[in-house]
Amino acid sequence: MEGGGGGGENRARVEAAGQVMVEIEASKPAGNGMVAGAVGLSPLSETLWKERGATELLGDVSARLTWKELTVTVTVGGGGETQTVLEGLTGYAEPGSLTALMGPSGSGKSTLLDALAGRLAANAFMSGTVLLNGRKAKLSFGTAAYVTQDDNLIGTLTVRETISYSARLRLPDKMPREEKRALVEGTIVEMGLQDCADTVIGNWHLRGISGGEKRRVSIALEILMRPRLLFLDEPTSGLDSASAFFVTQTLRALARDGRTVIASIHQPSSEVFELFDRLFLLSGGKTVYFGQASEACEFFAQAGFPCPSLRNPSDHFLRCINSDFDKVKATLKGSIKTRFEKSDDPLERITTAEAIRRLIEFYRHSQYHYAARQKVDEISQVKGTVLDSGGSQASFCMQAFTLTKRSFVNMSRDFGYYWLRLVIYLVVTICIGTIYLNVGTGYSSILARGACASFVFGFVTFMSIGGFPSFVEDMKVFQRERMNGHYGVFAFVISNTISAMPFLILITFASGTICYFMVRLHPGFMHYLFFVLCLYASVTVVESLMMAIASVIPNFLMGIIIGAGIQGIFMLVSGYFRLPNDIPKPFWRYPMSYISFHYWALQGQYQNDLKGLVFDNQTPDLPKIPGEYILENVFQIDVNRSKWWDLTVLFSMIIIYRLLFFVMIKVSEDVTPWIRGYIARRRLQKKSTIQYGNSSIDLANRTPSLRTYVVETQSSSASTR
Ligand SMILES: Nc1ncnc2c1ncn2[C@@H]1O[C@H](COP(=O)(O)OP(=O)(O)OP(=O)(O)O)[C@@H](O)[C@H]1O
Repeated sequence: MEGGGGGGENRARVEAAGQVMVEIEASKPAGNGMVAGAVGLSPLSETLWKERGATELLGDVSARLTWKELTVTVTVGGGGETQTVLEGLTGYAEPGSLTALMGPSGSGKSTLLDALAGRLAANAFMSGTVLLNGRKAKLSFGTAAYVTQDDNLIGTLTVRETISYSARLRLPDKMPREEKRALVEGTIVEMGLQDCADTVIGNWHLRGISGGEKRRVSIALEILMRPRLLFLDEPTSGLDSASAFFVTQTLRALARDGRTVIASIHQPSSEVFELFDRLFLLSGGKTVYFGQASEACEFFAQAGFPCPSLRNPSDHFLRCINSDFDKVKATLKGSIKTRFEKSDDPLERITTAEAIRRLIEFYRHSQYHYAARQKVDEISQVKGTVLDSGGSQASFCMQAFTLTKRSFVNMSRDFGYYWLRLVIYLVVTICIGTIYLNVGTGYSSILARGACASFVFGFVTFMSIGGFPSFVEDMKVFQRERMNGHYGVFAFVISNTISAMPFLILITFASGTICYFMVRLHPGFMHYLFFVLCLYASVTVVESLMMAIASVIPNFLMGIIIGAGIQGIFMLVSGYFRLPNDIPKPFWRYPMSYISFHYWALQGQYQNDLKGLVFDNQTPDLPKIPGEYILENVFQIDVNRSKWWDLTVLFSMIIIYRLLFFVMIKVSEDVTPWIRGYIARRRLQKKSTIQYGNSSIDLANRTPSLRTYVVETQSSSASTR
């Protein structure tokens, strides 16, 4: 089963991809226990993790990550033009170390993290090798944790609830509640969130915690499980300098406990900078420096750009490698020429573009580059432990139960999720009730009943589309959690279905009852029950359809347009706007009208309402018309088919759409990356074939270096951006 055995699931996934899984050596965390607890981690959670033994939950394994000649190319625009975002990067990250990625805005920090974590965008192609413990590995779905730039959190939950639910979703079922609670409280203290622990995160209608606090909640969610390999994209953005220092200190303490931590960072203070072990400096996607953070100043001095004594080293590095403002600098230079001429700062005598060129060139021929390459070769030759998902340790039942509860709490607190829809449904059905009030059995009521049913099952169910923005928010949270291996897809689909059920029953039974009794549809309890059940099934089908759309189209405007379009087509072939026998046979009648849930809902409701009633004729002297006659001759409905059969089809559609939802998520997780990998390989093959006069030379078959130029595929379609 999904989720519970998160590890097994992931292992199976990698094995299926044809990767060799031989455990050669269990590498020991280099810095295990070195300075743990000395800085950062709160004594509470640190003690707990020590008592329980972090290895009991994660296994005695460490993560050595290497990347060699890593190049990322993206396609831009529709014309197939490409842009190289990262160019031949080589580096490594070892257990016990905190590596900082620095560089100007747009230098490729996030892309490097995405590439290492296997989460590149759909239009990005990666070449080069990324090895974890000397092996190719899939780092998404829990093998590595990744705190992305966006804080996708559930707005209606408090900070404490958010972290508690996350703990229950991932910690083993057998771990006592008090220990789970202590771990949650410890993590809250570590991230300095104790003052806002009971404040809601906030959403469009709820003012919640600040942006910096949200950032810290996102980090708390990932450090909760003490991941072996942790990526963080700008963890200190939006934080004040003191918070930035303490957060970085916590990350360093985590690293010192044998974990591997890589974080991109903007503008660290000198105190924060001192906490980094290794520094990867990027400019325009190229390596400016990779080595010990403490040796970076010396590197810049050797390259001819010494850091002035009173300047923060990181500020100096970034000033040297940010060429975005060269034009502004040139203009200033013209206006205050004398000052520049007198200055002994080399940056004021040359352009930054020139400084970057010199630095990159200097690095390429320096001992730092040589040492890095040597170390990468050394580390990547050691085949260490195969790391499977360190995501969830909870059972499938625990995951499904916790997700259902969390989703239910969210739905009940979010006014826009169901409450607003309930109000609109009640208002609209009261309008229907007053317009068709006590419709009766007169001659004109025949068409009125048809129109009423068609409006209820067409437009009223259509209004369920209003929940789409909430689904999109749910999907964003799901994608973040799923990529970090918090739970399985099946647990999510089940919980989402169950948690929505009470609200949908409330909405459809309340509005259905108003409509049924005001219009005075066919009397009798079973007729009433059929009507509300039919409404419930139709609304649930729309919800399931919209959820399936949300799983592939994360933009709510596009999703609503597509959902509305699909429903519009379904309505057209429902048998009301065009009678069933008149619908053009190929395609529209078969299969489209049978795929349309409106068709089954209307067929069932027409029978439910008209069968057994007798209607007045056009004039009183003509005989009365039985409902069966109208069904067959006016609405063209097969009266021999039971209305309960129509209802069964509707309920089956709910299951089909939910399965579709599940399949779509799985396809985007497993099949799409494979297809993209195949396309990337093809492109690289094409690129490596050189046209020479009339003949072509296949470099991939001739040149050993190109033959070993392994094309890695980005492992996930779910972009974090
Ligand atoms: N999928 C993509 N499609 C098109 N362009 C992309 C893609 N990914 C990255 N880029 C481009 O690559 C460059 C580097 O982007 P990236 O987000 O990695 O920079 P960054 O260093 O993280 O920037 P910041 O610090 O501002 O977040 C940018 O110019 C960006 O527009």
